[in-house]
Amino acid sequence: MSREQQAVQQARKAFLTGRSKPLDYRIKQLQNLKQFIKEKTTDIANAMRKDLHKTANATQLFEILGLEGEINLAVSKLAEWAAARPVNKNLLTIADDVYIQPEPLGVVLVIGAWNYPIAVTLQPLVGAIAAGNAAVVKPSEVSSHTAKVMELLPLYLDPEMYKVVTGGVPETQELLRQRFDHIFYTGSSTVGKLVMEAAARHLTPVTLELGGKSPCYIDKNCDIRIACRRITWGKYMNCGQTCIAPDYILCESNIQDKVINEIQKCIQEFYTNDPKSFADYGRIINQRHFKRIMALTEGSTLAIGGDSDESECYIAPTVLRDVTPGSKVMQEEIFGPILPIVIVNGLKEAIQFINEREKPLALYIFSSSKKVIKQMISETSSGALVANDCLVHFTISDLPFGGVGNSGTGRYHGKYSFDQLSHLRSCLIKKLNMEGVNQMRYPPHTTEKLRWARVLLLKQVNLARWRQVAQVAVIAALAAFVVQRFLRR
Ligand SMILES: NC(=O)c1ccc[n+]([C@@H]2O[C@H](COP(=O)([O-])OP(=O)(O)OC[C@H]3O[C@@H](n4cnc5c(N)ncnc54)[C@H](O)[C@@H]3O)[C@@H](O)[C@H]2O)c1
Ligand SMILES: CCCCCCC=O
Repeated sequence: MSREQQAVQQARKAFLTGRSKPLDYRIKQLQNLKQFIKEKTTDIANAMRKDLHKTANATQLFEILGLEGEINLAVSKLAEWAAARPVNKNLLTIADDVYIQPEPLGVVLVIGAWNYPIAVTLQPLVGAIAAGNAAVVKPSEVSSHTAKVMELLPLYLDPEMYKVVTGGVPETQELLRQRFDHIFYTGSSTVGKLVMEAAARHLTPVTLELGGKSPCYIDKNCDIRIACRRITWGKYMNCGQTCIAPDYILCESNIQDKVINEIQKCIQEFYTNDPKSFADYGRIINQRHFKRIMALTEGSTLAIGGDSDESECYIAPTVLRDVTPGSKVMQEEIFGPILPIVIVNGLKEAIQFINEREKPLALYIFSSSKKVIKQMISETSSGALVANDCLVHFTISDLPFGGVGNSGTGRYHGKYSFDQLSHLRSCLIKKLNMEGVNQMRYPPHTTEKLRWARVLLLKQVNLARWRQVAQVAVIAALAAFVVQRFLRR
């Protein structure tokens, strides 16, 4: 039996004991996960530095804080999320208990990516634990140092319930041959298709957190200086290796020079004149990606940057101008520090450009006009839309994070993670009395019974309204009583 098969079997055996169901068990595991990130802070920081040239503070800021927030939220809200959720009833079921009971799915496979290896691997795990599942975690082999640290997770969590399997493509493929109750995958759309195909063999549901090209439209009616500060930050953070980084800019030709000029100033301010020596400027994860990104620039006109050093996987913050839709850089997600500017003739053309392509994970618009922002919202589709900023939607646990179409399926963060990894079971508990009411549904199906069924089934019962009506009735009765007594005097 393979190591992967064993891990899944052990996790399933542990799940079937039922011990992951009580809420205090789940809370304990979540607290232990927090303990892991606390005690292993230095190991994680060192690993991130080796994998992606991230500083300890950047790791805290962009990976650990969010994870900690998600754990804290799950711990504080778990009782509420896991509780039965009463629903509206019809007149036929008015006397019954009708509610949704979230229940664990079983064994969840979490496959992580390498760019924010802690956040995109352990945040789904928070959801899996909170929802009462067992889990097999597969960190990305590409961020190998961070994967090594995640191997220590079972020292903190229930080691039978939560397994970590490391390895590369063959190991992931072997895992995908096993039967899971849910697969939560983060990575490219290409591999996402393979994951979905493997899952289909077992009819296993999937969450696919994928990528793609996230457009960024700069309206001429906007503070271009401020827009460029926020875009520069969102694009070059983690060396452009962010799933929701603005992939390319769309703007009118008469503001292109100003945009380039402002981005140039921001690059200097954020990363100095020598980003290569600057601690807070990252590196491309490996040489394969370095070569891929450098090849994307071929045939386009350089406006800023362009320096590179393969031996260090360094690519300078780069901007390309007057990029044509047919150019190489516009054919795939860049996932690196190259920012193409594509000229469009106003909002309408920008919307058309976006709609002619795959639905993006994020769509950014910079404009001072609410009307323009509203039009972009109503005439396009994307996983998320952010106006006048970049990336920050990722930090809000109450916003579902995920793609649409080619950028993914499913969502997570906060309660969405809990719901995504739960089965929302419909429950209806009827008593064995009041059989007369049911007469109407038993044969023979007469016209009179049908008339009753129409009333009882189609009439929506708004219990809150009924309560209001009852209150009004009580007040009216009281008033009548008072008036009567008054009149009698
Ligand atoms: N939506 C999100 O939350 C999110 C977050 C991070 C990254 N991403 C996207 O991920 C992509 C980058 O990640 P990546 O795909 O390079 O990461 P990756 O190469 O680390 O792959 C992700 C996972 O898939 C597995 N894998 C790779 N090839 C496989 C194969 N042939 N069969 C089975 N499993 C395989 C890997 O082992 C890894 O665990 C980008 O497109 C980015 O936008 C999305
Ligand atoms: C602000 C942190 C962004 C993390 C995005 C994860 C996907 O790559």
